[in-house]
Amino acid sequence: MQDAWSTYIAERAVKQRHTGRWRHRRTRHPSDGCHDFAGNDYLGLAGDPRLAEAQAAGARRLGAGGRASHLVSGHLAVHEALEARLAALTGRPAALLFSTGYMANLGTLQALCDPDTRVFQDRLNHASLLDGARLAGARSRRFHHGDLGDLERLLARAPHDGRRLVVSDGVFSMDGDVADIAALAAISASHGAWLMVDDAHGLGVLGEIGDGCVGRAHGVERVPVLVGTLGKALGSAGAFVAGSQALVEHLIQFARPYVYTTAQPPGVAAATLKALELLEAEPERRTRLATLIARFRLEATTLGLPLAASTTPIQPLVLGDSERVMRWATRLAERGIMVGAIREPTVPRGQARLRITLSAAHTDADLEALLEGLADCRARESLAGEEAGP
Ligand SMILES: Cc1ncc(COP(=O)(O)O)c(C=O)c1O
Repeated sequence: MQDAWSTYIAERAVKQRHTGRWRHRRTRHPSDGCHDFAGNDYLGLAGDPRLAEAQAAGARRLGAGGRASHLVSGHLAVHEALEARLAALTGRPAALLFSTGYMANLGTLQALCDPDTRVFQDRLNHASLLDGARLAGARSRRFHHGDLGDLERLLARAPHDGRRLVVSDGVFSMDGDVADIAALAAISASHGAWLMVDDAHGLGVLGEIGDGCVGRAHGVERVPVLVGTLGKALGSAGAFVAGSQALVEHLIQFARPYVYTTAQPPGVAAATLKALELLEAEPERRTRLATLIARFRLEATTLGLPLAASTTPIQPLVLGDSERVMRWATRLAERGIMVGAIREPTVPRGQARLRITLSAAHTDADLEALLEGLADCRARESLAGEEAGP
C-alpha cells in the first residue's frame, strides 16, 4: 500500500504530465557544438577564460567555499570591493550582494513589506518578485503588463494608509520589452509609493555604460530599490540590491534570505569583479550584440516570423499553442540549435513561445544556422498544413 506522501507525489506527477507542464532538464557541455540561443549570457562573458582565471585565483587565495554567512565570518574584502563597484556602476550610494537573484528579490520584499504594505506589481513580473510579496504577507495587486493607466487607477483607488511599493521588472524576461522607468517613477512618486525595479536582464546590456535600464539615468530618489543579477550578462553568479545606505543596512538587519545563508564563494565575487572590468574595457561586446539583434530582427521579419516588439537580446517568437512550440523546438534541436520552449504556466495560455536569446559570443554562422532552422520549421509547417497560429 502506498503511503500518503508517495500518493501525493504520484498524483502531482500525473497531473503535471496531463496538463503538458512536465519540465525536463537537458544535460550538456557548454562546448558540445550546440548553437545556444537559450541562455542569458548576453555579453559572452560566462565562457571567457579571464573570468575562470579570476575565479580560480580568488579560490586559491581565499578558499573555494563561502565558509559562513556574511554576518558571521563569511564577509570578505572581495565582497566589499564588489559591492562598491556595483554601487558605482549603478550610481547608488550602496549595494548589498546576495547569492542569487531569486534570493535578492525574496529577501528585499520580505524585509520591506508586511501585511500593512500595499504592493503593486506588473502582471508579468518575475516569479521571485511575486513570491517575495507573498512571503511578506503584503497586500498585492497586479496591474496589466506595462499599462500605466491601470497602475494609476489601482494606486488612486487603494487607501492611502501605510507604505506602498510599485514593483516592476526592468526588461521582461519572457517578452524582452523594457519597462518605462521614467513614467513608473513619476507615477510612483505622485502616489507616495517607492519604486522597486528588477533589472536582471538589463544590467550589462542597456544604458550608456551597461548600467542597465535604471542605472545612472534614474537615480536613487526616483528608483529607491534597484536589483541586478550577476549570472546573466555579467557571466558569473549572484545578485545585488542597490540603494541608499539606510536601505542596505535595513536589508542586512531584516532580509532573512541574506542573514541565514552562506556567503557567496570568494572566487565567484572575484570573477564578477573581472566581468565588471571587461564590461568597461570592451564596449565592442555591446556593439556586437546590437548588430546581431538588428540582423536577427531584419531577417526574421523577411521570413515572416512572429517577432515580438523587443529591442533587447531577448527575442521571443510567440507561436501560440504549446504543441507548436514543442514541434519547432524539437526540429531546431535536431539541427543542434537550442532555444527556450516557454509554455504555460510561465506565460499565459495561448502565448507559448520560443524564447530566443542573442549573445555577443554568437558568430555570424551561429545566427545563420538559427535563421535557416527557423525557415525550415516554417516551410515544413506549410508543407504539412500544420497549424500556423498567429
Ligand atoms: C527578472 C528576473 N529576476 C530574477 C531572476 C533570478 O535570478 P537568479 O537566476 O540569479 O536567481 C531571474 C531569472 O533567473 C529573472 O529573469
